Amino acid sequence: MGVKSALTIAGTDPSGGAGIQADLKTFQEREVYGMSVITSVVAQNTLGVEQVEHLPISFIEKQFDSVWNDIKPNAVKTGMIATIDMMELIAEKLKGSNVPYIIDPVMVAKSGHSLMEEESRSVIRNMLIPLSTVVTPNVPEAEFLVGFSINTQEDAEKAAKVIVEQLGAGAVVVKGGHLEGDAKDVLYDGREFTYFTSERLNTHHTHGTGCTFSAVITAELAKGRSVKQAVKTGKAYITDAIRYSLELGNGNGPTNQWGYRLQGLPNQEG
Ligand SMILES: Nc1ncnc2c1ncn2[C@@H]1O[C@H](COP(=O)(O)OP(=O)(O)OP(=O)(O)O)[C@@H](O)[C@H]1O
Ligand SMILES: Cc1ncc(CO)c(N)n1
Repeated sequence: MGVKSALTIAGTDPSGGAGIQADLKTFQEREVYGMSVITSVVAQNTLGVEQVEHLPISFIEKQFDSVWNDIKPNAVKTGMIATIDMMELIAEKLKGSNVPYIIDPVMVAKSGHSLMEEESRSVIRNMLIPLSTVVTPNVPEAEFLVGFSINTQEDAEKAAKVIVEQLGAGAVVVKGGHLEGDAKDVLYDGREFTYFTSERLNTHHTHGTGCTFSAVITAELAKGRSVKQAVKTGKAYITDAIRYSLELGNGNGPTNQWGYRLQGLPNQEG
């Protein structure tokens, strides 16, 4: 069968906990060959974002073509894509390809800094979401996509239905990290709801949780797992990554990419 590969198209985190760096570490842990296209270079760490520099669109395209025309990935994910131009480019490149496509619709960093221009938000909804296999919004991102507020589990389910049935996503996981109580994620695939629940871990070391979670899903889809199995593995992996989070940095520390090994999550299940 040979090795499977995955491509992340996203911004960077030089402190290693989020963005491209988190994605590549996650792909490696999930035994998938990782590749990357950088959209923006971000000066950030566990305390927040200092500065963002977008790469020229023609250069993002060059990076993409370099990878795609040589090693076509078995799955592709997008994280931070800040501008309309970047979104249009990605839509053009991915349209018509049957490679599984995971969108983490990153809008604002945990520290509150915007990672997506306001005007681009409707473009991700209209141009990219219809191309997706899975979208993984947190509650504020899902609220933006559907245009109503989400306070309860019923609201999250209603939003999930809108994202699949009206916006055209293949499937959606509305993440419960921002709601009260247990951390309950809702998967809707157009047919049924599946719930993935963990206890809420009492920690502020959650830098990069969303990136890591969606990167696991990407790696699992690259290996041919079903969406449900991929999300199940993503949830198990991120829970242990938060549970055993690393005491690094002076702010919201990174998660532990080796955490799941302590629980023995099998690497080649299913
Ligand atoms: N305190 C917590 N305890 C347990 N699980 C959590 C906690 N916070 C988040 N999670 C889980 O982590 C995953 C990522 O969710 P989260 O809502 O943190 O993403 P996000 O806000 O997109 O992250 P990011 O800051 O990277 O953008 C989900 O599966 C969520 O349920
Ligand atoms: C580059 C990048 N992508 C995503 C996030 C979301 O946490 C971040 N902080 N930085």
